[in-house]
Amino acid sequence: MKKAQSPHNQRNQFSNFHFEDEKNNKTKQQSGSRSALKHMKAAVKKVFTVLFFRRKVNSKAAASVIDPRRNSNRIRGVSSSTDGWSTDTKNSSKLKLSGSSGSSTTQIGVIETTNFSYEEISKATEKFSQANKIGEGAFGTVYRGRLGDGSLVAVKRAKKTVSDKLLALEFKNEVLTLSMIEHLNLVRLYGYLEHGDERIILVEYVGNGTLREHLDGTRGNGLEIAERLDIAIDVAHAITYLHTYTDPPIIHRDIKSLNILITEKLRAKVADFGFARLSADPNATHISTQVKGTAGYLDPEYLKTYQLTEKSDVYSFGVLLVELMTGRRPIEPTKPNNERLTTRWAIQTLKRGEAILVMDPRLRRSAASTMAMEKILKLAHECLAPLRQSRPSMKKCAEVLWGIRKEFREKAFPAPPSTSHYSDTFPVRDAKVTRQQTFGIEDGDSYKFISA
Ligand SMILES: Nc1ncnc2c1ncn2[C@@H]1O[C@H](COP(=O)(O)OP(=O)(O)OP(=O)(O)O)[C@@H](O)[C@H]1O
Repeated sequence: MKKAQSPHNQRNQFSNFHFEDEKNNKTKQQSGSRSALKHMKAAVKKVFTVLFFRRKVNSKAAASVIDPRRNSNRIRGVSSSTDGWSTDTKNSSKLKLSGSSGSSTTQIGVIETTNFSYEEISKATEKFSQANKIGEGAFGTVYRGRLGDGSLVAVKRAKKTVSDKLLALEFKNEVLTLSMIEHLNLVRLYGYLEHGDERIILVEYVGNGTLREHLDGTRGNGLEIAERLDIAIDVAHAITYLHTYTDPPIIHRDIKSLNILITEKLRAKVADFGFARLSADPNATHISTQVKGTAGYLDPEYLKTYQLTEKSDVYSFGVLLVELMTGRRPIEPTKPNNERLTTRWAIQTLKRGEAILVMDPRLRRSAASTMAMEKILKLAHECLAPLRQSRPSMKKCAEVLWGIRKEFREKAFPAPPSTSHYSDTFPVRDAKVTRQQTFGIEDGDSYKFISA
């Protein structure tokens, strides 16, 4: 953890960072990078093999990669070339997905498609204008784009200076990973373009900012406990899907509040798959000399052993739960010493039986919200266990959170008298939270999915 907090090892306090082994020696760095590159290349090849195979046998999986425009699935496919990747922007012999809008079947294999052209993307973003810029990360700049048919997309454009092979692989990794997944709580891939020095990914536009912005109060009206609980459940569903229901399982590796996008209805979608690792290996453990993730969210056991498993995402999810309950960032350099590491401060306070002291001051206090907050912190404590074997699976986390939500609702909304409208015991903000939102009816799909 020490290294994770060192300014030398970080681009900025909360940015993604890469660092090498203990001695940080240059030769080792180079061989480490080469080895990491080899690992990633191997992973990309494996993914391609799996992807190609899956698409052949499972037309439903292939159909998950779609164009937002209804009448055509205009997406660039993954080439069957030797490196498993296409750099051709023309409509040539690539593995392409063909949507069949009027039919339930999807043709798989080398089939016709029309790709997003650079001109099309440039037009959608008004030549990548500042006015359309919605975010910036280590990978590049994100723009809002409006396609010819009026649909909105988020356009992730890699930095031009990204000549680094590892970052180029990050791009490919994100596209390949996204092309394998379809879940209500994960941003959806619409297309990509790689041409010359341009690398662009088009994904589903999620228009209500990041979870971090909501917790900071720079977006929205502040999140109530019921909304935070729904968001935690959405994220748990998304990661459970990645760990349990994709083949091979996917480890996100960068779960953090900045990568949780919020919808207009205050539900969550997990984004940013640049670091995701596909665990094609059935043992699901990987040793790499290069640790990836974000300071404050990184699994200490992964930092120590370089062994990556799904439980590293569980650890980061634990940090996220603490963030949701306290409103604080994982590292708070301006706070007194004992409060700088938010998870340590929150868990120690919880153990003293004073969890209420770490509750986000923006949250309204009630018996129901205090109970929910304490139980969520207890779950966070389990997720943050130093040994990964002691951490629950993401599926278990989702189940625990459902239980907490059920109990919370029962406490906040005791059986209503026959004539009553709302219970007065729960401080619902009348204008903002409708009964439907509070009860999280929207997550019906993912609930069914998990419980199926
Ligand atoms: N699908 C989207 N819809 C709306 N806004 C988005 C979307 N994707 C990203 N953004 C905005 O752009 C910002 C940066 O995006 P993202 O984290 O994907 O980029 P990155 O370069 O991969 O970042 P990182 O430094 O975390 O690797 C997000 O924090 C968010 O504000």
